[in-house]
Formats: sequence, C-alpha cells, structure tokens
Amino acid sequence: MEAMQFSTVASRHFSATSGSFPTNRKFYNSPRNSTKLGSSWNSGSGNVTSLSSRNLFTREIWGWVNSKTVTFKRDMRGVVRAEMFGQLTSGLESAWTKLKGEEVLTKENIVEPMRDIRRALLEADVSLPVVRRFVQAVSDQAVGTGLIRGVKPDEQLVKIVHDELVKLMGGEVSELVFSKSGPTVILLAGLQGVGKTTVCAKLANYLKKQGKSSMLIAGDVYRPAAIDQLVILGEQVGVPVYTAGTEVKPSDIARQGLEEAKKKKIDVVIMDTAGRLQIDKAMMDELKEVKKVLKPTEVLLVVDAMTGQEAAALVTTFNVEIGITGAILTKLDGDSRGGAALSVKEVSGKPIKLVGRGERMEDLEPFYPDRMAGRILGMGDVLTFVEKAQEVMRQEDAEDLQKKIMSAKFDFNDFLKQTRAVARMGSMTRVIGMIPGMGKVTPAQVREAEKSLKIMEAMIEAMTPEEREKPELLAESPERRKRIAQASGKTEQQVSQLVAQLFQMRVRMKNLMGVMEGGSMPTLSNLEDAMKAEQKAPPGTARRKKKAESRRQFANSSSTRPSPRGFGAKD
Ligand SMILES: Nc1nc2c(ncn2[C@@H]2O[C@H](COP(=O)(O)OP(=O)(O)OP(=O)(O)O)[C@@H](O)[C@H]2O)c(=O)[nH]1
Repeated sequence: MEAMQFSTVASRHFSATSGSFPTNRKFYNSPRNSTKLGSSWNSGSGNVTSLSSRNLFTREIWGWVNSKTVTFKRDMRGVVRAEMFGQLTSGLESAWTKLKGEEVLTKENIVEPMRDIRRALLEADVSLPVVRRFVQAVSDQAVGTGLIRGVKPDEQLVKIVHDELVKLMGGEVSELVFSKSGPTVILLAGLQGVGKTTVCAKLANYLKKQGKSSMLIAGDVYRPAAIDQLVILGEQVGVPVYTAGTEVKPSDIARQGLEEAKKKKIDVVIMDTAGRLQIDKAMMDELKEVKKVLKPTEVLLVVDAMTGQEAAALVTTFNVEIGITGAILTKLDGDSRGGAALSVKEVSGKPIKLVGRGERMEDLEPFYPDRMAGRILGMGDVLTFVEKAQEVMRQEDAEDLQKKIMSAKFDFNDFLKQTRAVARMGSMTRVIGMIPGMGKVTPAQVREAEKSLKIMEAMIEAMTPEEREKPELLAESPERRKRIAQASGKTEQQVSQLVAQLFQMRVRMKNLMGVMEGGSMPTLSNLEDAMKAEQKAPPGTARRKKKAESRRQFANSSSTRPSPRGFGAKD
C-alpha cells in the first residue's frame, strides 16, 4: 500500500521592486537598457491551498498507479512578475490580495478588488470608457460564476480578469494577410519617430524567416536620412531596397517600386512612408494617393506604446481617414504602462497585428492577446490551473462526484471518467505539477503511471455496464474477473488488484472528504493527519468475512480497508 505524505504548501507571497525607467528617447536607443526589474521574494509559510475531490482523486490515481511511495514535497512557487507593465501588474495584484481568506466571490467582497482593478487600469493609461466597460464585465462574471472546486476566489478572479483582458485585446491573434496572387503589399504609416523605418526592416526579416522574399520601398522623401537608414537596414537583413531619391512623388515611387517587385517575383513589398509630427491633411492625402496606387493587402499604422491611449485614438483617426487593416505597436520593451496595448482594439476596432520589443531586427513578433494578458498578470501557473480545473470538471460533475464518494457509490464509470479527464489534462507531469501541494515527479514515474493507466482502462472497458456500476459483482465472482482478464489481455491478479483498489479508494476518499466536510476548507495538515490515521488502521479482514458482510463493509466502512490480497485467486 502506498504511503502518501502531504506537506504544507508554502504560500506565495512575492514582492518585487519595480525599477523605474527614464522615459527619454535615449533610453530606447540603448539595447542594454532593456527592461530590468529588480526582484526579491519572501517565501511565506502556512498559507494552505485548498484541495478538491478532483485533486484528491488525481492524487489517489497517481499514488495507486505508481504503486509506490509518493512524497509530495513542499512546493515553493513564486509568482514571477511580468517583465512589462510592472505598475499595472502590481496594481492588479493588490486586488487579488484583498480576496485572501474569502470563501466565495460575492457582490460585497469584490467591491474593493474592483476598485483596485479600475485604478490600476486608469494608471496604465487605459481610456475611461474602456475601463468602465471592463470593470463592469469582470464584476458581472465574478458574481455570476459558480465556485469551481479547488479554486480559490482570488485565483478565480485572476482568471476572469485574464479572460476579459484577452477579449479586450481582440481575443485571437490577428495574422498578417497575404495576397493569393502577385506580391503582397504592406503599406506602413505612422507619426514621426514611432519606429516605422525600423519596423520595415524588422518585418522583412520576420517574413524572411517564414521563407518569404521581400522588397522595401523608401517613400519618406522629406527626410533623406530616412532613405539612407532604410538602405542600411535592408542590407543588414539582406533584402533589396527600392529608392528613387527625394525628388519623386511618393505615389510614383510606390508605382515604380511595385513594378520592380513584380518583375523580380518578390513575395512581399513593404512601403515606408513619411511621418509627421502630427496628423495633417497633406500627410493624409499623400497616404491616400499611395494607397490608391499600391492597392495594399495590409495598411498598418505603426504606433508607439509609450503614447498610451493616444495610440488608440491615432489608430481610430487613421482608420477613418485612410482605412487601415491593423496596427503595429512598437517600444513595448520600454516603460509603457499598457494603455496602448489594452485600448487599441477596443477603441478603434482594429487589431494590433505585431509588436516591437526592442531595437534589434529580431525584435518583432505577432501580438498574442492571451500571452500579453498572461504577462500583465504574471500568474501563468494560476491561470493554467484554473483553466484545467474548469475544462476537466465542471462544478456539477464535482458535486456529483463528491456525493458519490460520500455515499460510497463511486464506481468504475466514475473511475474511468475521472481517469480520462486526468489524461485529457495532458501529460501527468504537467497535471501533477499544477496541483497545489504536489511536488516534482520523475519522468520514469510518469511513464510508469501512464502505462498503468492504460492497463486499468483496458480492464474497465472489458467490464459489462452492470459490473462497472456494481464493483461488488466482481468482488464476489472469480469467474467474472477471469472473463475480464481474458478479454483485456491482463492477468486475473491484475483484475483482482483493480477491484480491490476501487474499494480502497472509496474508503480513503470518503475519509478524506469527511475531513473536508467537517471544516470549511481542509488544511493540508488535517489531511495529512487523516491520511496517517487511515494508514495506521488495521488491515481489512474482508477476506475472512462472508461475502455479504464484506459487501456491506465495502459500501459503508470508513475506518477499515479491505486488503488487495482479499481478491486473490482464492476467494
Ligand atoms: N526600444 C525600442 N526602440 C525602438 C523600437 N522600434 C524602434 N525603435 C527605435 O526608435 C527610434 C526611431 O525609429 P525609426 O524607425 O527611425 O522611426 P520612424 O518612425 O521611421 O521615424 P521618422 O523616420 O522620424 O518618421 C530608433 O532609434 C529605433 O531604434 C522598439 O520596439 N523598441
């Protein structure tokens, strides 16, 4: 019989001192000055993570299939603060802190956290109407969502905020669109100094990695240095640059450049245009003309993340004036507060397609709303845990399971369902690592466990529906066990062990659930005591008792356990 030792989960008190950044342009120009946050953490202790029947089940399965002592070590998990939007992250963090010790999310106890969320977003320079809508959506869900077993209210709120942040930023990643015939044309626009010229080359480099050839067109005729800059950057990333000097109209340069690209069978043409300090009519007219000539597949506005909600307003204006397909957000590696990333889609209706996170040519990547939300919250582990809990076991299922455990009706159908649910959650290692309080397991243990799960599944599948519902039938009948062994290609002994383990599990889970029922939420030390007490219980005497008696014992006992050997060859 495997011994399970649970130990206290260390609480996750984590604090970080966020660095402050100079916000001048020089700072951005130095790659060495990339965001660095000094961090420190205090590991607390004694703050216990709650367990659910699902967790118990997973532990049971794990301990059982592995058939050896499983020691769950003290789990010291720190929450790594997001590298960007540090202020927003810590602002939101104070919201979760307010919910520590709460049992459920209520209209009353979310008032304070909601105030923190609102403040954090406003400080991040998200526009007020967006903040209002966001807070309302989160509040509605927080109160409307039922409790997910094993998930604490603060973790639940983190998940709700995460999902709303993802929605706010457009949900799905918005891919670049490529033309089906002829070259794909990307027209870049933006105000002066936002990083447009750099983005041209970064984008060519990004496409090169996808196996697409590009050509850059230098259309900033008002700043000769911009043309030179583009030529240098083009050389750097190994793509041709079409230039026609400063005396030719941008729309003519566009036409000539496009023809050249067609001749050379280039996949993607990227046109750089002039930036202005502000939006003016001449700038818009010029862009409209270039757009007319190029008929671009993508018109992307390059905006500086530092400008916060102003960036979102710019995207709106450009969209109204010339019609754009999306935005590229640059300088996300700096001290931007998050307002731009959070507001662009909501305010303008246009997605952020790519983000610049540094000066190097490699520093351009697609904008993934979910990853961004994860970074903002800096709580990837909690999010994954809650997600998996939701996915695998809805609240009703959990309650149903709990009832079954309490009435000792837990049968092979439940067993199979839960086992498959565990399998659905992905590799055992990941699942076990995610469960609070669970320590590391070795790859060999995981392999062994997965193998055992398969064996067990084969045996359950060979049972009749009646046998699955009434494991007692199998306990009583060697013939039935023999039949299942033959049908599943396993030994009779393996079938006997499986049946014995189900009964053991009923008793063990009932004991543990009893502890959970007794108090509001169990502490791991309570559980530990319960496990120890249960393990010290004298071995079951089912083997020696009459069948009817042992059946009753299987169904009702909460203190004795039948020995697995009780279901050996001789019954
Ligand atoms: N840190 C950082 N710096 C960036 C990023 N993108 C661009 N830059 C820097 O921002 C400065 C301005 O970039 P440019 O590409 O010249 O900007 P532009 O929009 O073409 O400017 P104009 O030609 O004046 O209109 C350069 O020093 C770039 O290296 C980024 O994502 N992160």
